[in-house]
Amino acid sequence: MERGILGSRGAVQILGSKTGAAMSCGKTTSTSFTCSTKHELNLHVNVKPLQLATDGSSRLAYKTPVLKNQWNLSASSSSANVVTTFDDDKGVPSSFAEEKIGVLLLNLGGPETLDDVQPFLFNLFADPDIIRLPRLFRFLQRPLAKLISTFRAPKSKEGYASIGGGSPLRKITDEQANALKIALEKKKLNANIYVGMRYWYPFTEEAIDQIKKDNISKLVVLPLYPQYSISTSGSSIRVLQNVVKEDSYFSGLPISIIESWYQRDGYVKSMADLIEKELSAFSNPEEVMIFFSAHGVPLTYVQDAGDPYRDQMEDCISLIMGELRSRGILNGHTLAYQSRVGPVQWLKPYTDEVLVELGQNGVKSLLAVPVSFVSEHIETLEEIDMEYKELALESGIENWGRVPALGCTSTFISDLADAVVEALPSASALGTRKPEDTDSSMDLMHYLTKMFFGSILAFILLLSPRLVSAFRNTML
Ligand SMILES: C=CC1=C(C)c2cc3[nH]c(cc4nc(cc5[nH]c(cc1n2)c(C)c5CCC(=O)O)C(CCC(=O)O)=C4C)c(C)c3C=C
Ligand SMILES: [Fe+2]
Repeated sequence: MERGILGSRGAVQILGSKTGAAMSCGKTTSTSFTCSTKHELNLHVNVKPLQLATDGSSRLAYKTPVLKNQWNLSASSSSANVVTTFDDDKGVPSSFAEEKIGVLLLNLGGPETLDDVQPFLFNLFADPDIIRLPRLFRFLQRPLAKLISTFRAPKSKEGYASIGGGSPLRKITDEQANALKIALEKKKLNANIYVGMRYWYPFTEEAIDQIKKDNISKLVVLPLYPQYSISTSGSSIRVLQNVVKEDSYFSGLPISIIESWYQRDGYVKSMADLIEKELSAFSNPEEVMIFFSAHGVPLTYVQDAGDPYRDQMEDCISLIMGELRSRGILNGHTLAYQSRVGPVQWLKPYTDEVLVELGQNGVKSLLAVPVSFVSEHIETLEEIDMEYKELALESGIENWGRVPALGCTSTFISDLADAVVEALPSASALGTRKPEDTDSSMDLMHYLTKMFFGSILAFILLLSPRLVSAFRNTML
């Protein structure tokens, strides 16, 4: 699998959640990383202040050094005066009984048929958080997306064909939405659940329209990615931000955004349950290498753009391993990154290379654990179950297992419901943001320079046959 260029984006208004116990776990094999207490001490997640308020004030999101992994919001909000009382031991504030609560689940989306593959890829590569062009060349975003999606479509189609002709993401996300609604009802919270996909139906914009039609009075936004990345949760949240700054209903709507939730006890324990269960299917469970395979991002996201994804991923693995160790499960473990695209460097180590290395180093039993996503999708069903399994077996690994994605696991869904309930009291109006983009004030010289360099780039990219064939080779 492949990936493209990159981008950066300031993060948004955030609501964090519980903390996890810190732990350390030692080096287990040549490729294992040593877990540390980093998540306890080193909270350098990059969050830019979000300027949204019309009254001239700005609202800052920051992490407090006292409460680990807890995001706080400064500044006032339209909901700041809401008094919340707790009416039962489930912790659902009684003040929400009169509210019309909405929960917006954000996800990536996937093509439902093979004919959808190229337009889906176009939407993905047209996202400035996926292919981040310098401002000067931004007008090339869509032509470039057309080019890349056209070159990549045949390979992607093969992958989707091998998993039944389309992505299962919409069906699974709808099931998760239904399960979440029921779990919230059990916690005495009646909420409308909306699904908003970034690159395919039902699009985030459609969900946002429906939220407005339903006249929701408080909204919790829950990206279905445990860890935050500019390229996933960040990109979807940006769509929402763009609506908020243009629309008076949304700019006054109290909103809570749960930016990442990998550190929640319920998620960590649910993952540990799945791993424990799959380990017990091996004839010698204690010999099995637990192999966490996370979706990668280009290295520059983390190094230059401040994406907290890698830190959160390492933190997440150390929490899951800590939970397993507390249950007496002392297996070795490894983290590697899969699904890279294009010619740039991605987060390392790469899954395929580590699998070969482990096989050569004599590891005989391996349990693959997909860790960056909570549904089955092309990269679990095709890349891990087919490509990586074959590679592992060829490299000397004899016993292969794979942990299923969390899907609708009840402990997990119940924890997501808790996260929603906990997020509600912090919902606040985001207001309207001053436009960040200064394109409108661009003068004639700037415009001409842009066109000049843009035309040269377009010429090089589109007209040089040798470059086109080099490009095709890196995309396939
Ligand atoms: C945490 C999860 C994900 C990150 C981070 C991520 C970054 C990222 N992805 C691409 C390019 C592609 N992704 C594709 C599919 C895809 N990606 C994710 C998740 C993350 N992506 C999922 C769940 C899926 C599968 C959806 C499905 O239909 O099942 C694809 C299309 C498939 C393919 O052709 O490989 C591309 C392309 C980039 C460039 C990127 C970071 C910059
Ligand atoms: Fe992806």
